[in-house]
Amino acid sequence: MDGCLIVQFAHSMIALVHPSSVKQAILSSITSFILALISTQYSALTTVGNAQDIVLAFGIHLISLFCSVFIYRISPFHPLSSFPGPILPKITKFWGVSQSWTGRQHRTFLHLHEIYGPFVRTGPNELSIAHAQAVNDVLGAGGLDKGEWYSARQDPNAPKNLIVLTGEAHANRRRLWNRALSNENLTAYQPVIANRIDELVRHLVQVAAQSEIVDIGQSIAYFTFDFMGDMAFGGPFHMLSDGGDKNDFWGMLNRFAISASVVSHIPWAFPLVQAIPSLSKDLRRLRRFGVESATGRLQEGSKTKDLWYHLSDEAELEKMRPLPPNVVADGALAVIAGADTTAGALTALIYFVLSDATTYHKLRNEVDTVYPAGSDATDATLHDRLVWMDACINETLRLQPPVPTNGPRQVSYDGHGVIIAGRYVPPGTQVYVPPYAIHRDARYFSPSPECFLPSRWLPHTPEPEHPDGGFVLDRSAFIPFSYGPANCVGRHLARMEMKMVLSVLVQKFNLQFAEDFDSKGWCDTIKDYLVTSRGPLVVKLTPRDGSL
Ligand code: HEM
Repeated sequence: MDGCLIVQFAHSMIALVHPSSVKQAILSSITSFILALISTQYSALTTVGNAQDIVLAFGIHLISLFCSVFIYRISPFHPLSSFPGPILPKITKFWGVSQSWTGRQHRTFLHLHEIYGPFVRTGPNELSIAHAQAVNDVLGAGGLDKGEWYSARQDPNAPKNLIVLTGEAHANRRRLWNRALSNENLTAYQPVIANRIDELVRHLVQVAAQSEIVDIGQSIAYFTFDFMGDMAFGGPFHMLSDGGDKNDFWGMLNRFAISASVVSHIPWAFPLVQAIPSLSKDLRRLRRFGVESATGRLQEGSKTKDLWYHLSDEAELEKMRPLPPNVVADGALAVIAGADTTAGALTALIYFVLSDATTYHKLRNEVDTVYPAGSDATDATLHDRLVWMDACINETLRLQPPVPTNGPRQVSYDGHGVIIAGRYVPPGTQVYVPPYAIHRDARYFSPSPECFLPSRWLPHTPEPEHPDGGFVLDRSAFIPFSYGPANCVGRHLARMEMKMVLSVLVQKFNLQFAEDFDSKGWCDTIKDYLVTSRGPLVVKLTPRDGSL
């Protein structure tokens, strides 16, 4: 027994020099423990009375192993020891798990940056860097690649979609997406959006006819999902026409978003998550849903040049057409990446506009000028004239970015590390550049970075005392759509969609918060599961005179 303990304790001490991975340490310790038992304790194993000692020895071994790893992580020998941060995240990734599980990661990161400054150690091998220079250093061309955090989200039984690809494979697939969502092709999607907006208006009129009270956030989510169904699979998910998420599609995606956020921190837990029956059922249903939608789309053929048309390269512009399973994966990604993000942005936009009477009236005047009653408010050719709306959209994306923390990039294990925003970051480090925290930094948006001031996006005289609001001091710190070669390929579509929807809503309806709606507390209902989830946004909706 004593010999065994000494062997195990010595092994644990060796773990002190292990850089990071508890999983590898445990695996290697189990192996060495078995070897130690075989070599030194073989005879003891044959005696039943020693079983307790063996378990005890292994228990002590594990405890000493964990302690040694934890001590190492907070010791000055750890490569990230010079970066400040609270002690718990330095010790264990389970801190990150708890942040993601509760959806408060974006707010916690902001809080930590307010305390510790632009560099915060948010995990044993993880940094969050809220610095404009980091945007280019990390996300720009020549920056860092996506790493373990992204591979952990990838279902091993499914082909990879664009968001998890890196390097040349990403660049090749991204060419198809760029073509699909180029300004030239966006024009082709306007009638599809307009049709779906007609349905949204009918849905709102129907719901409002019953009580005048509507959860506008929910209706907008039905709209964005139906529209992305049109785009990706040639038909809607019928959420608007059904008046609900009858197939539980949105529900499934929400549950998947939470478990994926958690698993991204601890990739080794993916098999465990898959073993949870309800989650694995969701995953299977999502996969089946993608395949069925795609099969339907393939059988019907192309009626319009939608997203699928471009992603499957029906025009045969590439040397090799993409394989159908890859197109299915990208079609599903379009829905995941394009629906809830746009819904989150539009819902927050309506919230901010209704929160301030002056903002709302300015917007209404602008819409009434550009789209007088009876005119077609879905005409995107007039979008350049919606200057105030554009400023409101930017300010919304700044204060409540639909992807508030985004996924981290990873410094390659090969090589000597990199310099980010003037500081050396060692190999293997996961690096966040969190939009929510950067967007609220007074070095870049000042004064009052926490206030909704659309006028900061308008050209005005550079006087800090400007009565109308603040300034954008560094535009490169504005990253709601990320930055660089893997930035949001759908950003122009999203902006166009938002302007079309808001123009129609403002032209046709009077909007105000419902009487008993807690408008002050609404922002606190926003949770960060990579993409935000939001509580109900309950508004009173009445048709404007002669508008319908
Ligand atoms: C307001 C709405 C939107 C916001 C705020 C948004 C934000 C983002 C962000 C932050 C990323 C980077 C994610 C990462 O680094 O992991 C991203 C990527 C992406 N987005 Fe969007 N997005 C929006 C709408 C859309 C729409 C409408 C589409 C259309 C299909 C779309 C498709 C994509 C795709 C395919 C990627 C992956 C790009 C790549 O890896 O190369 N997004 N989006």
